[in-house]
Amino acid sequence: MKAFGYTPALAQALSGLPEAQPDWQAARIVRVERNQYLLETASGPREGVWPAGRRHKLLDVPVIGDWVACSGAADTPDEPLRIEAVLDRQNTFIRSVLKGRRTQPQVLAANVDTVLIVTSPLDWDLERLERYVQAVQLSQAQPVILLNKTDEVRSSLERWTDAGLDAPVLPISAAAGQGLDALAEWLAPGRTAALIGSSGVGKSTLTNALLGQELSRAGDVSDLTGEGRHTTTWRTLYPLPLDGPGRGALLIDNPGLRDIAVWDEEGAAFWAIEELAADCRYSRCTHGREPGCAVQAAVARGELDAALVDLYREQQAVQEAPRRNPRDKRRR
Ligand SMILES: Nc1nc2c(ncn2[C@@H]2O[C@H](COP(=O)(O)OP(=O)(O)OP(=O)(O)O)[C@@H](O)[C@H]2O)c(=O)[nH]1
Ligand SMILES: [Zn+2]
Repeated sequence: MKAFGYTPALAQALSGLPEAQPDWQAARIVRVERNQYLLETASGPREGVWPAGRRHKLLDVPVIGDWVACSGAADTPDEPLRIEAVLDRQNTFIRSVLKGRRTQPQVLAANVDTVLIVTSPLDWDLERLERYVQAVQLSQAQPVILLNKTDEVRSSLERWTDAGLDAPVLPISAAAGQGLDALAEWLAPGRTAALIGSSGVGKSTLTNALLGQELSRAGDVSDLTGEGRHTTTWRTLYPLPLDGPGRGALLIDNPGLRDIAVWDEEGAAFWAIEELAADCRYSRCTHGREPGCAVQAAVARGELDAALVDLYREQQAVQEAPRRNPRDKRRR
C-alpha cells in the first residue's frame, strides 16, 4: 500500500477513530463508479461498499483518492469490504453543482499532491491560468502547468514559459512523448497527481503517454462492474509505471475534475472552511455568531473571504434544513 501513498500518519488516523475496531483496515479508493468502490488494501485490490442510507454530511461521502477505514473478514475475500469511515483528508477538490435552484458542493477527489494543469499555445489564457494556480495553492496542492502541443510551435517558447505565473510551465508534447521527463520533480511513488484542462488540450494523450499504453476506458470499467460502454461515471486512480516518466506516481482521472470550467476557487475555499470548522467549539457550528467559531476567527484575521463563508453557509443551510431539529442539543 506504500506505493499508493500509505503513511504512518494514516495508520494513526485509523486507530484514533473513536469507533475503531481492531479488525478495521485502511484502504485507498482507486475506482468509483456510482456507489461501487474498488479499494487498494494491504492484501491487494478489494471491492468496497459504502452502506446505503447511512447518515453523513454531504462532503463525507468517500471519493476517489480517499483513504478509508474498512471492516470485513480477511478470510472472505469475495465479500466486499464495508467502508466505515473516511480518514482525514489532506485536501479535497470540490465543485459546485446545481441542485434545483441552488448550488451545492460536490467533492471530486481527495488527497491530491500535484495538479497538472494542461494547456496549449492555442488554449493559453493567462488570467484563467492564474486563477487555477491560486485555487490549487489554496487547496495545498502543487500546481504545475503543462504547455502541450509544443511540437507545433516554431517560435521561441519564452512568451509562455516566462509569463510570470506562480507555477512552473513545462513545455511538452504528449503526442511525441517530449518533455515528460521534466515531470520527475513532482511525480514519485506514493504521490498523487490529478489532470485538469480544457477539452482538446491533450489530457487523454498525456494520460496514455504516462501510462505507457492506450486505455480503453469503457472496457476498463466494465471489467470491474460488468456495465457497458454508456457508463461515464467512473473515476480512477492509476498507478503509473515506475520506469516511465510518471515514476510510479498515482494519477487520478475524473471526468468532472478534468473539466476546468466547473472547478474553481470557490470549491477550494470550501475545503479550507471545512478544515477550519473542525476546530469550532460546537460540532454543529453554523459559523455565524457562535462563540469559538474557527471559521469566523479566520475571517477576522483576514485569512478567509467573508463572502465565501456566506456562500458556504447558505449552501450548508439548504443541505441540512430537512434534518435539523430545533430541539437538538448542541454537542461539543
Ligand atoms: N500536435 C499535437 N497534438 C496533440 C498533442 N497531444 C494531443 N494532441 C491532439 O489533440 C487532440 C485532443 O487530444 P486529447 O488527448 O483527446 O485531448 P483531451 O484533453 O483529452 O480532450 P477531452 O477528452 O475533450 O477533454 C487529439 O487530436 C490529439 O491527437 C501534442 O502533443 N501535439
Ligand atoms: Zn464555526
